[in-house]
Amino acid sequence: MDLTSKHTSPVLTEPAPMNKSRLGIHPAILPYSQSGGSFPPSKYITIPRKKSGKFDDVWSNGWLDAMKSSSPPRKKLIKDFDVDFPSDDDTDVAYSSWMLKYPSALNSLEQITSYAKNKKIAVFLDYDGTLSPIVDDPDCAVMSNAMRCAVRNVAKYFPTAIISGRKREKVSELVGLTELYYAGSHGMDIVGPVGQTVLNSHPNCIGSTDQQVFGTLVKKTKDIKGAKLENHKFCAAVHYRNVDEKNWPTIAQCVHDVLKDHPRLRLTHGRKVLEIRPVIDWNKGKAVEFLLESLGLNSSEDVLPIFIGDDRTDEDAFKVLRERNQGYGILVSPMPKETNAFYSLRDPSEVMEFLRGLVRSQKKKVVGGGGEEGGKQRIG
Ligand SMILES: O=P(O)(O)OC[C@H]1O[C@H](O[C@H]2O[C@H](CO)[C@@H](O)[C@H](O)[C@H]2O)[C@H](O)[C@@H](O)[C@@H]1O
Repeated sequence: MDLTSKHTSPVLTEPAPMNKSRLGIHPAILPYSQSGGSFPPSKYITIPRKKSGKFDDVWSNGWLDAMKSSSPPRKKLIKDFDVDFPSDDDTDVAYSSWMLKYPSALNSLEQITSYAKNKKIAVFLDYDGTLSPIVDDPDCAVMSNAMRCAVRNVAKYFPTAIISGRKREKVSELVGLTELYYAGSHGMDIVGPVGQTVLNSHPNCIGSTDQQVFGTLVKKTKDIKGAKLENHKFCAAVHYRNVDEKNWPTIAQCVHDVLKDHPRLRLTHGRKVLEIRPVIDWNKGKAVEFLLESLGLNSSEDVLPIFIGDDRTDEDAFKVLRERNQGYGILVSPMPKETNAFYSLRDPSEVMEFLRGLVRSQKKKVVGGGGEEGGKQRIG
């Protein structure tokens, strides 16, 4: 993990593998300003603050509230608190009314594909919670063969990229398809499919890997039962999904202490995970813009980018699409959530159906002579 670099750019520490073309890193790196990814605590639960003094830092900076609302609330997690959890009926009503604002992408497939009629679709997919269901152990988050097949078919017709918080090599191993673009570490590390032209390479790439911050995190959290750390090379993940909730302040405080000593690092919240990354203006949204530009898909009239994701870090990409007034963000969520997305899907199985639908409609277009010269839409 390279977290302490003095370089002001997301960095590449290794040469691109021979069979991969590295797309590189966007040079426009600005001091980070907090945008997207920051949400008010869940409207469903308010957990009473425990007065301790010891963890004032993480209470006052809102980390603990964010941690408690970082994944759909489960009854078992809040049974100890005096909260009024909505009944299943209430939840259905709330979801239905939320869907008036964020309609189902599945039900809107015809509308989406007809809007895309004379446009090139580009598909951007998050991994965890989008292509694979959320599970307790990050190492067991495997993608089904059916989903793999759906993604493979999508990539036959549309330029397709996976944009993940995970280490790029890890997510590409989990997906296992060589024909895709992969952006790991929240877009800080990008490669193209086998044989694809190298589009860019940032001159400030550095060749060292700094293990110090990760080592400190490991040391500080080693006695917290259930804590799990992942080194994503350009960022790090501290999981608390399997940590007893009474120890969440402790784990938050450990991370807080490390960040205090490293002002060039910042925190973002994912689903029961604290993510530590460099203070640079780079996120999944920037990665989408970078890929669109690199692939010659920047024209807003001709290109329809679709980004599907479930997490707070995906909001940066949804926001970019909204601001460009181009394409659609699709939030994967089984419950109402504040979002910059345009459409919604309930879970990975609906994502798979949606991807299959996109392929079906493209096949029809090709057979019907809708303007495409064969399978895959031409890039650039
Ligand atoms: O951007 P993503 O591809 O969605 O990656 C975000 C994080 O996903 C993983 O953690 C999440 O999924 C795990 C497996 O289902 C789950 O156990 C964990 O609680 C979730 O936070 C991954 O392990 C992280 O490193 C990624 O940052």
